[in-house]
Amino acid sequence: MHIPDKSKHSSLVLTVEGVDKSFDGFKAINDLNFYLEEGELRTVIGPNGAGKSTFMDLITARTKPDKGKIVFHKSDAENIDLTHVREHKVSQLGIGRKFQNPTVYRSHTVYDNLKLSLAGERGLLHSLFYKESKEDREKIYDVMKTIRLEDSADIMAGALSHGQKQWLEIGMLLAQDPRIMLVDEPAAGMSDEETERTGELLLSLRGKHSLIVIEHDMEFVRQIASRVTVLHQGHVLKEGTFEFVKSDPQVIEVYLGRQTRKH
Ligand SMILES: Nc1ncnc2c1ncn2[C@@H]1O[C@H](COP(=O)(O)OP(=O)(O)OP(=O)(O)O)[C@@H](O)[C@H]1O
Repeated sequence: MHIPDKSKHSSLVLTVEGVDKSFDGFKAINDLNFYLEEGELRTVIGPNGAGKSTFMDLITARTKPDKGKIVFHKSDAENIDLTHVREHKVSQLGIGRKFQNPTVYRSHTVYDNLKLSLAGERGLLHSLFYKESKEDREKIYDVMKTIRLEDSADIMAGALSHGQKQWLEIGMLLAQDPRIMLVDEPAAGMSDEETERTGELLLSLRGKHSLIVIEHDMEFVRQIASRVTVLHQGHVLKEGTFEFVKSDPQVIEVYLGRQTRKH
């Protein structure tokens, strides 16, 4: 396998190069090139059907590409070709994904949800009954603080607001110390205040984690974005600062000009 020359991009954590993926002859991903720096928060936008979810599926090995490479730069010496790794192994490598709809355990407390995530592979039953160490407890409280649910440790997850459930699920990812976090439309269905808090949360994770956030809500993108990738027909149409992509005629033509409402 050809490994990208990291001396040119000394702090890359993920390289996606020349990736194609077709479904029944339809090219959902078409010669996709994408580079993520360590600690970066990248926002990915694009019209419906642009290939955003498929892109996430490819990184997490849920879907295998027809061609191209997807490399996780675990360390200078360890570059892992994710196209040859199984999905559950990808998450063990430290690449975590949060889907659009929260999937917390509704009849368990906030604390126990985080405890379950911390336990990871140990299995649900074992995880519920295992006695967490002092370090585990500190970790759980750290995460609760980060997601601003430290006062809700004993609340059943099912009783949380939609926004709080989303934060808890982000916390459940954090409990597993991911190097790369993939976050799918975190602000969907949130109030303006929750949306802003979510932005603050994601911004606070920059540096400690590398994040790819798919989002439609342009106000939210404005809040969190330093670098934005615009996907269109499975390919990177434009990439740059929020101001750059927002005023790009092609981006306006294929995406922004067609946006009539907040999704
Ligand atoms: N498993 C599949 N089988 C067939 N076609 C698929 C499959 N997954 C995705 N596609 C097609 O690939 C294209 C890209 O879909 P994808 O869901 O990745 O786009 P998206 O940018 O995430 O869209 P949205 O914003 O609507 O979620 C779409 O035309 C979709 O219908």
